[in-house]
Amino acid sequence: MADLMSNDMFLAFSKYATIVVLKMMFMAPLTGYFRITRKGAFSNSEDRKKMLQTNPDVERVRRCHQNDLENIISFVVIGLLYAFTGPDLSTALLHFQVFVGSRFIHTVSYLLALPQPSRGLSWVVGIITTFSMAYRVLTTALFL
Ligand SMILES: N[C@@H](CCC(=O)N[C@@H](CS)C(=O)NCC(=O)O)C(=O)O
Repeated sequence: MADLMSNDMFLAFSKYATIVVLKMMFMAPLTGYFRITRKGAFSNSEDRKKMLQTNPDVERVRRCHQNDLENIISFVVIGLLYAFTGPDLSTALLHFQVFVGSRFIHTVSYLLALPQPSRGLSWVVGIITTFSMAYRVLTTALFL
């Protein structure tokens, strides 16, 4: 494990995976903030009985968080396997940076309701990056 963490490839993966997972985790407190500030849009009766309601802003953050879960977990799993295939460091960095950048752009586009195709394109870029890493994992494994 200590050997892995002194390897540039795994350090690069750890850095970008941590950044994008922290971004995803930030969506939870942001949802809480929107619940409180948007006239108390709580989802459980034990939170505030008289304020059980849905709010479009809260639902938007929740959908954004859900989309992160759909895409970032796949990136972390496939990106880790990809790092084990021994890719060129600059190619790997390009994959990690493009994916993380695309998810930040997706979040900003979603939360600010920017006109499409900003959100759609950022999502597609992230998906293509993950598929590209998955392709390398599968082609490397085929030759075992
Ligand atoms: N679960 C997604 C699958 C497709 C997807 O992730 N689309 C991107 C680009 S349009 C998106 O931002 N969807 C909005 C969302 O997941 O709430 C959906 O229902 O839309």
